[in-house]
Amino acid sequence: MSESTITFIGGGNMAQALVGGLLAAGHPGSAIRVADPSETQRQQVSEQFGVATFADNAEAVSGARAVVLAVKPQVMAPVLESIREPLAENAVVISVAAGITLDGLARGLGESTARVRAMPNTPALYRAGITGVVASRNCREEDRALATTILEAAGRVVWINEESQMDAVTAVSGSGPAYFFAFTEHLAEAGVHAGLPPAVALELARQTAIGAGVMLAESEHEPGELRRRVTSPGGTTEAALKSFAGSKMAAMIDQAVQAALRRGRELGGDH
Ligand SMILES: NC(=O)C1=CN([C@@H]2O[C@H](COP(=O)(O)OP(=O)(O)OC[C@H]3O[C@@H](n4cnc5c(N)ncnc54)[C@H](OP(=O)(O)O)[C@@H]3O)[C@@H](O)[C@H]2O)C=CC1
Ligand SMILES: O=C(O)[C@@H]1CCC=N1
Repeated sequence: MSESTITFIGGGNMAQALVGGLLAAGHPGSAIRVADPSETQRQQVSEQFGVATFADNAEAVSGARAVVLAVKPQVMAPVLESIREPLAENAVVISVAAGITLDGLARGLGESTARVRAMPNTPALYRAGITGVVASRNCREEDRALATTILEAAGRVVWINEESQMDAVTAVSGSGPAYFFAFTEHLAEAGVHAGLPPAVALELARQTAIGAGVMLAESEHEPGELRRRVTSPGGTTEAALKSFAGSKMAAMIDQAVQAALRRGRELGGDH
């Protein structure tokens, strides 16, 4: 991987997932910087990853080839203001903030800045993430290649042609890990209700989620076929799946994704 300096603005969950992925992929820690206003956060990042940390965004972006904006959408406006002047002319700015559009970034940074809007997810920490990406028209091939390289350190990258689809990407894969974690929590709770000790129920639920994930990754079959192979006619799985259908599970998931989609649009519209 190239040794271009990469600066992260915001040193929270997402930045740490991406920094962890970059280091695991062999990007030198000496070429990674993290800016965060919280001293506690800076200390944690520096201890965990051994990268340089900064209290001042302007100082952190100076000379950086790529700047990753990993702050909440709500603080994006002042963050853009803080980096506009010191940003290097050849810098590509990559935002991972939900709902912040390429136009929104241009309003804060100027139209001439190369901009990438990306939506990763937290499995990035284990290089098992997936990131949807779209770029401004003025992004050069080498900017796109650099963004791909940075984001591939966190897992797979899917380039999206229509920016309007990014809120859907956010609702499916950006937020998606939380849906599977919530399902695992509820399965463990149901195991306790069914008579298991809590620790056993959690271990069964967690390892089942992991095993199902490995099958999704490794098997040549679609999820529907994998489901059918567990479901013996007239058996226990069929009874559970019928109960899911009776509770309108598909509609429930669709509504949840629509709620995330709407919230993504609201967050983008706020800025
Ligand atoms: N978490 C996830 O799964 C995903 C998150 N995202 C997006 O990533 C972005 C970051 O989310 P996440 O990492 O979870 O959030 P976190 O709150 O964990 O991290 C954001 C960090 O930015 C810091 N910060 C606040 N203001 C500034 C500032 N002016 N300059 C520099 N840093 C600042 C915050 O400090 P303090 O806490 O002191 O305010 C915090 O440490 C969001 O926009 C979210 O939409 C995208 C995909 C997945
Ligand atoms: O919940 C959020 O808004 C962010 C975006 C996707 C995952 N976390």
